[in-house]
Amino acid sequence: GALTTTFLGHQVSNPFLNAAGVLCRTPEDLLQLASSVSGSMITKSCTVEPREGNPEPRYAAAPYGSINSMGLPNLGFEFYKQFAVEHRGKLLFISVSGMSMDENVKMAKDLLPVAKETGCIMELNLSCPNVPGKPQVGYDFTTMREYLQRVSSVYDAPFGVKLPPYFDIAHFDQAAAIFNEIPQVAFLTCVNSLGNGLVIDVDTETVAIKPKDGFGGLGGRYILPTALANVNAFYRRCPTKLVVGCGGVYSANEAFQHILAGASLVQVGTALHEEGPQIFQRVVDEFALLMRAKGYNTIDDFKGKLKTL
Ligand SMILES: C=Cc1c(C(=O)O)[nH]c(=O)[nH]c1=O
Repeated sequence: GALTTTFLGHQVSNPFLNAAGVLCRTPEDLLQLASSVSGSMITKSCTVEPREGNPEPRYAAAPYGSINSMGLPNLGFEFYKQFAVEHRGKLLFISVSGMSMDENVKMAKDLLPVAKETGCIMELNLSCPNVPGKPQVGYDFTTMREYLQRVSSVYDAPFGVKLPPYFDIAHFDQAAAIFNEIPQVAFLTCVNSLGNGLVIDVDTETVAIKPKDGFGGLGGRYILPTALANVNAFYRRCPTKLVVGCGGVYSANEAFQHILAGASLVQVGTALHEEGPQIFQRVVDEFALLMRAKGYNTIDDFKGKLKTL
């Protein structure tokens, strides 16, 4: 169909998938994704040991999106690795978010044979904003370079990096320079939630979520322009890498913006959490109409073709 595209040699029926963390932690979640219309899917960021995560409420819908401080709840690396071994069908990404460099290296080393065997793809998450006491690696360029050098020295297959949003041109330049040094980094997923926002309820005069005094990562309509800027900044700076867009996608309209900005695949987070997996059928149908209305036959007809003035 018109939405068919390829990603690192894998053909997908459409460019849409879930954002890591949304509807992908449990076997039931993963079954819903696998049986949805999404072209591919990604698992909840995992750590070696299973984690309960932060106290609830730890996710809240907000006027223009969502706020979360989940705290990396997950069933543990072995569960997601086994899921990858048994999974058949759509392209599968495995999100890895260890609590230390050693933990990421261990998981990458263990995942490699499964990636080679099954074709699943690792997305290394360097941007979790919600583990108290753990600063985001994505905002520490020295540490990020070391993580990527260590992981790429044990993982000789293409992998991606899930990035926080950057807000300074110098930071786009510095981060891109690191990625361009590491050939195994095949794609960049821009962006993770905007870290440490605060949503306040005027009636109750209270924050929306329990962990971290209400501080959490923002998603949804709040973050679309920032997500688009990060997609385009790295699309321009890393011509040998692919970019996956994430942030503010509710319909074909925002997905089209991400692809114009340079995204090869488009992840859906907040809107998926709010609407459920049937969102993928809606967005696919809308996207086909949008492409037809504009006279495009394939994604490559307009990917990265954003015009400047
Ligand atoms: C992996 C932890 C993450 C979480 C979390 O589990 O709190 N929330 C996000 O918005 N992004 C993350 O990367």
